[in-house]
Amino acid sequence: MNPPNALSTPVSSPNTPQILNIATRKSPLALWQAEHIKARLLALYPDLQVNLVTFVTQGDKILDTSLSKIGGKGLFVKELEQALLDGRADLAVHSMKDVPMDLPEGLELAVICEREDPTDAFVSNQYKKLADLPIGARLGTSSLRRCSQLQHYRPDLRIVDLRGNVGTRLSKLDAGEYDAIILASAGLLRLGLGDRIRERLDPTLSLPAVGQGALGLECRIGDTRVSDLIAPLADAKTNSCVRAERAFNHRLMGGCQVPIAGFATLKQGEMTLQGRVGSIDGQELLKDEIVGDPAQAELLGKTLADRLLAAGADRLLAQVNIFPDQDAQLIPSSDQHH
Ligand SMILES: NCc1[nH]cc(CCC(=O)O)c1CC(=O)O
Repeated sequence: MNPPNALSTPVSSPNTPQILNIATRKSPLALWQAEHIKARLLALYPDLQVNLVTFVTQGDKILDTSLSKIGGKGLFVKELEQALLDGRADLAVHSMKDVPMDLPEGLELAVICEREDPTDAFVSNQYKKLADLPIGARLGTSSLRRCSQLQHYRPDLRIVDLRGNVGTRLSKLDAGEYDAIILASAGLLRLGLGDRIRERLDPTLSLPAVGQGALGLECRIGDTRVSDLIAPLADAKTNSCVRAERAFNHRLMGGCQVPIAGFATLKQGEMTLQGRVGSIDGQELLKDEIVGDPAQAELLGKTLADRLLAAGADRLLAQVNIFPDQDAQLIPSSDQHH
């Protein structure tokens, strides 16, 4: 029964079930995403044995401090990447929004899946849309990108810090701590909470974060067993859009938490990449866009970033980064601002 190569590749033998260990965070959204990828893989390979290996990351533990202060987005993925590097897991499922621009040596984002709704969602128990918020209303978000754009649109709003996983954030809204909050539509939809979305914010008002709404699958470079298994889950269009967005972000900053938005779309074979860099108070908001060939996605991203840097983004980003302790300066609480 055994093929001639059974000894050199025992794991591929028809008699041994193939095992794939997926590293995931324990938050309900992360678990949903990992289960989703598991289900898609099982639909392709009914005999595959897929295990979820859960981790609590630094980012999950630290909820009361600004993430920018403690090292930014990498905190949600480091433990998962360590598990890939030392073989405790074969695959990590990420929200692309949370994946830093530079991956550790030896790992790659082999697959980017089809994007879910990329917009930001306005969520409130009292108000049907953002424009209905009264003067001075308390709006919850801890994203500098959302803060900058929303304050630009409505300088009167009081942006109040909001942390925790999606369920925690909704509970804080329901407890009356905020008049409204902003969350990613994708996370709410995945968790079956789409009915909490009052308004999907138009990208002209709140341009999404780089990678928002897309899932990325990370594995070891050269692990062709895993990259072959997951290859059918890739979405070429989302892949080129997210590559453009990440090249844009990479050229501007790297992976830290900064008021940068980047969003690419495809229409009739052409890519449009929109980018924004703002000041946290929203007083300044630089906007630009570039149209071109999706085959040149990374060049488009880099070119748009260079244009924004020339227009003053370098100065705005420097303001964000000069504080060694960003926390106090960067997460405006209601009292600091008004
Ligand atoms: N920063 C946390 C995070 N990372 C990814 C999502 C949502 C899902 C996605 O963008 O794919 C969220 C929650 C949110 O921003 O409301």
